[in-house]
Amino acid sequence: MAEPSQRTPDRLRPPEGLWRRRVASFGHAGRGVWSALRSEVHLRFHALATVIVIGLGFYCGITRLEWALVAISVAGVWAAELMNTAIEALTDLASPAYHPLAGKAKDVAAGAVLLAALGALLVGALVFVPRFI
Ligand SMILES: Nc1ncnc2c1ncn2[C@@H]1O[C@H](COP(=O)(O)OP(=O)(O)OP(=O)(O)O)[C@@H](O)[C@H]1O
Repeated sequence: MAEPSQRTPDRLRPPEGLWRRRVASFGHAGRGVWSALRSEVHLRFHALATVIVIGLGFYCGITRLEWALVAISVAGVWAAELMNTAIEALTDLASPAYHPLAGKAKDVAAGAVLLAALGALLVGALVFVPRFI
């Protein structure tokens, strides 16, 4: 039998029933986004950028296809930043001391965020710049 400290806390134990488990999964995911938002300055910057882009979209009256491109780009940046945060946390847990592989994991995760952000910047430029010139 597991030591008390190793047992799953009650609030994390999966509830009975398929639907209850699905709803609980949404709760865990929401808690993850919220906790990352509180700890990561970059994510708060993305939140602000997302609000500005949505406002610009309405202001410029962009088309449905453009909304789809903007939505994919914004979601891509959020997903990459959340994965980066998760990898940073796991890396700090697994290797608090310096290790080249820990550095590589963090650098590669940061690279994913950079690529997603560059893609979003390109989409934003292609969609919005022509409307202002
Ligand atoms: N345990 C480690 N071993 C080796 N290199 C590390 C380690 N921790 C961090 N690094 C190096 O330092 C860089 C910065 O790491 P850090 O944890 O400060 O993330 P960050 O880029 O500041 O991210 P954020 O600002 O989102 O917290 C990493 O990209 C990596 O190159």
